[in-house]
Amino acid sequence: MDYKSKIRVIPDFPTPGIRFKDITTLLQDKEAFRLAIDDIAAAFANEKIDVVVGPEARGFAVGAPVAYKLNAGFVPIRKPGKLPGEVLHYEYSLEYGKDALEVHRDAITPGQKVLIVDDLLATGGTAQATAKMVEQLGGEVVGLGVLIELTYLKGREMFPDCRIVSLAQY
Ligand SMILES: O=P(O)(O)OC[C@H]1O[C@H](OP(=O)(O)OP(=O)(O)O)[C@H](O)[C@@H]1O
Ligand SMILES: Nc1ncnc2[nH]cnc12
Repeated sequence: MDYKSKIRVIPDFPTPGIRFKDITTLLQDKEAFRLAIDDIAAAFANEKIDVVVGPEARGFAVGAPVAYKLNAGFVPIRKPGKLPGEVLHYEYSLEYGKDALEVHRDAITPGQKVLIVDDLLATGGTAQATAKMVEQLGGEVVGLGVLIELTYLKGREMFPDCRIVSLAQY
């Protein structure tokens, strides 16, 4: 599958100079969506993943179906103030701006094998914050699966010991 042909690039969104990779065009295409989920899941099928962790909001659209395919649980990583239980809070940087993420403290059991799934790896700040939270809860991050990797932002360099699978590179 030529995934790049399914991803719409919108210049100057949300701020001037950003070339926004819009995955809605891939998600709405039933064949591309199914193949993308299957490809990410297949890359980690031998890892005995217990839990897929996905950051809000686009990480839900990719992470939850990958978890289903891997027969794993799904843990949402949310922006502050959204999760009702006791949370772990973590601040991080984006390609544009800053943000913070939270996860339920009881979402991961020590020793669980965790796969992080998101739509896009840019600076790696989101994925790194997610990995740090997983590790603080005792989980073992065994990989990172994304639809899109912005290679020029070198997010991959933040994960020297982690297998990263991306379906489309820019
Ligand atoms: O590698 P990074 O530089 O951290 O950037 C990648 C993150 O940025 C986007 O999320 P965003 O925070 O825009 O949230 P959204 O999914 O709710 O739109 C994207 O979905 C990734 O989670
Ligand atoms: N260029 C980009 N397009 C879409 N989502 C992003 N998140 C961070 N950078 C992005």
